[in-house]
Amino acid sequence: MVQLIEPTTARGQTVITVEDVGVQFILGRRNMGLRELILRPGKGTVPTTKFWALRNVSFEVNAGEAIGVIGRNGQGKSTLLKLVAGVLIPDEGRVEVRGDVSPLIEITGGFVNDLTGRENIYLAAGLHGMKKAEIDEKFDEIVDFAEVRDFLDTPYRHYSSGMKVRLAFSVVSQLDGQILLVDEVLAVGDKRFREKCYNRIDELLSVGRTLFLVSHSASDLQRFCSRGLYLRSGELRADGPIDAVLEQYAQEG
Ligand SMILES: Nc1ncnc2c1ncn2[C@@H]1O[C@H](COP(=O)(O)OP(=O)(O)OP(=O)(O)O)[C@@H](O)[C@H]1O
Repeated sequence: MVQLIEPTTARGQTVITVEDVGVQFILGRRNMGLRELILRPGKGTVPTTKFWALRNVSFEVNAGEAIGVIGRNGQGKSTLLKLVAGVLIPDEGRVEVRGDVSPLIEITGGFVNDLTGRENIYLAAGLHGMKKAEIDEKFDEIVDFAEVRDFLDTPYRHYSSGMKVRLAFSVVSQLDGQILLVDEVLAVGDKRFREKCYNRIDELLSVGRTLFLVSHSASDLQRFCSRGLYLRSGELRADGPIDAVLEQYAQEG
């Protein structure tokens, strides 16, 4: 088994600062297709109704903390993880992240349908900053953990959704980032594989990695996280011990 690298940031040091952050989106933009854009009456005018997916959000995270992000659908959880991953820039406020981030936030993030599983491992790990020699060294472990050896030369587009998650988790969990982001994607995998991922997360936490976990499962959140962030309508409603935050969510959610 490849040795897990301990993060350079000591436990207890601040690794993430989120200060008065706001993210604004254009309403409905996500679902608007080309056809709709072309056929719209009053063409040329794109709707400009904006809304805040996150607003006035502030918190700090110390190295080694495991944080559960809680909230109903569409309340800003993924948006928050994208800010920490650096794939989204806030419209207001400041996000400061010290240390590399290993993001598992979208199953297919960094994976290309037309490439094989093997090629995708090199591509995705490379995009996350792993050198070729390092990928060569970790390749077998990535493949075995994901249990995709028989499909290494199959195009990624033919992978089942469970296989896609297995491969993505396997690659991301081999990265040396101080901060691990796991968005609901694990829910797609089967129970046995989920258990394997959970053991892996335990190992990463035990060497001092910092975890952000988005989940709708109270038991998963309680298993890993000591602290909860509860988002409602883009607002940080609660930040505290996971049990108290889950209780507040159960009452208000
Ligand atoms: N790129 C985008 N453009 C426009 N709106 C967006 C975009 N990304 C997210 N949104 C909207 O922002 C809001 C927050 O989305 P987000 O994905 O952060 O929610 P979530 O809490 O992760 O939800 P879920 O539990 O369903 O994954 C939603 O209303 C969503 O539709």
